[in-house]
Amino acid sequence: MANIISLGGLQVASREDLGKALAGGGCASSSCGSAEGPADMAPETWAKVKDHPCYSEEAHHYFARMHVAVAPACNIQCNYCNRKYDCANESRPGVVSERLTPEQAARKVIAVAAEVPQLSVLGIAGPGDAAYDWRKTKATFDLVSRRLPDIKLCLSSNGLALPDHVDEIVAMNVDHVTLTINTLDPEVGARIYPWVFHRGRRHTGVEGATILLARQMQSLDMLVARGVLVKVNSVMIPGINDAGLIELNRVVKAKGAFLHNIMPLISDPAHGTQFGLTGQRGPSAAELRAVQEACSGGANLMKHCRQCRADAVGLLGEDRGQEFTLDKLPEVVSDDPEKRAAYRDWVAREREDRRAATAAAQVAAEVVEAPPLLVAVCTKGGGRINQHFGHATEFQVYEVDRTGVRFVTHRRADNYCVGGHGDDDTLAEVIRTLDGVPVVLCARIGEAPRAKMAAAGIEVIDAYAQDYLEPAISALFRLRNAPSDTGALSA
Ligand SMILES: C[S@@+](CC[C@H](N)C(=O)[O-])C[C@H]1O[C@@H](n2cnc3c(N)ncnc32)[C@H](O)[C@@H]1O
Ligand code: SF4
Ligand code: SF4
Repeated sequence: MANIISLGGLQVASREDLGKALAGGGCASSSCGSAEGPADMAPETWAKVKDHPCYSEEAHHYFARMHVAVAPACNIQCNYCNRKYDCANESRPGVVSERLTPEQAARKVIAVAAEVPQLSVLGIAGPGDAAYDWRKTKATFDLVSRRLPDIKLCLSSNGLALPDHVDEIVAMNVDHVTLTINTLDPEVGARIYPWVFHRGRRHTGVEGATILLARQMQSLDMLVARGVLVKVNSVMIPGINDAGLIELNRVVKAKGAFLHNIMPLISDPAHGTQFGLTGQRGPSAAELRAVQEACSGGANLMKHCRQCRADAVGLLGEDRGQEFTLDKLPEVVSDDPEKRAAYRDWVAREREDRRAATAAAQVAAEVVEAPPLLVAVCTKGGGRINQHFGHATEFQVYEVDRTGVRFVTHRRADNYCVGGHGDDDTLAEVIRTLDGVPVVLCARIGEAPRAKMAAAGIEVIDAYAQDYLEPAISALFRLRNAPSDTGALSA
């Protein structure tokens, strides 16, 4: 009997077909082998990050994470955080629809793993602090690692309680930890943290911020010394901590942080946070980019963070959390590791193929003398241009020049097609979102929206449908700048 792999509503006959069905394309090369990491990364580090969607930009095209909201308690107050606010439609940190016990969380992870073969990481990012609410974090990890040993475990903390748990973290094979560090200056810290609770006492102002900073540095040192990959999150708060972020980047790199994720403050009076109520604004995209550029040469920057909810499920940028609420889970859950193994085999081959195509396109683009070009792409994963313009809820923006194709950022927009009918207001929003980006690559677009986008100065091209992102962007750059450019599109 044929080994049928079933995936949600989809049934496929082989591992190869599974990969194609998931990513909307296939591996063209028959000579694919296992993909090696980037030239500047040690093989053991690559082995840790290659399937982690947050630690590798490349991996985020293929792999999904899920957060389980088991850790509601927190030992500090940040002026930007209000965990009581709950909205199923809103995607931002600290927000959850339902809090789970460790047992419920484990049931949910097994159910998701059986349905979503892209799943590679389970993270605990609150809604409070995973290291402070340690008993629940540990119980969840113990249950999940027993049933799903191939799923990586990951946690997120403000660092205050973390030094007390480093031995257990290492013993549980947690090799990715995120520490939020917003400033190296306790005076600045006092403007972000009204209080911190440590060793049974509440500390306020500069005293509290000093204790927090010392514990954050201790956490970073201890984790790095034990070989755990550390990502440092910093929330950029204009006028408060922005001036210190470049120095913070330099220091965390010197201490061995693997990645630095400078994220924009999300602040809205409706969220009920202190900063929301005082009118503290978040940075503009240009302000964030300027700080990120000023940090080049320091710790590697994460630019593809989606600032997920504490119960997010799926590829970054999609949230399938509502498909897996407790009331929708079966009483008895069972895993299907074969699906994940099949998917990972396919990804290894697909990556190899994509890299070869990218390298070939790059050689051809090297001779093009032209200013950098920004290109937005519509993708639903797999590193390909495989999404209809009207279905895109976000655009991934790349910059291309003769030195290569680089991911710059993502820009969110409500999808244009609502129930099959284009919506002019949403199209106007998409045009605003794509400000400064002259070209969009997508799998398809209707003539009417294409004309409206063109009238706004944005060319939308579907000639590269299903192609890999980087070779397509590179080919476009070459074509637009070729002296004999006839306007015809071809790779
Ligand atoms: C909800 S926290 C949970 C983990 C842990 N308590 C911490 O703070 O690192 C996850 C991340 O979201 C960030 N965050 C929370 N509220 C935010 C906001 N309003 N704007 C931007 N980032 C925010 C935190 O700084 C942290 O990096
Ligand atoms: S440490 Fe994390 S959970 Fe606690 S208040 Fe700050 S952002 Fe919220
Ligand atoms: S919030 Fe950022 S780092 Fe955390 S899971 Fe989402 S994308 Fe990854």
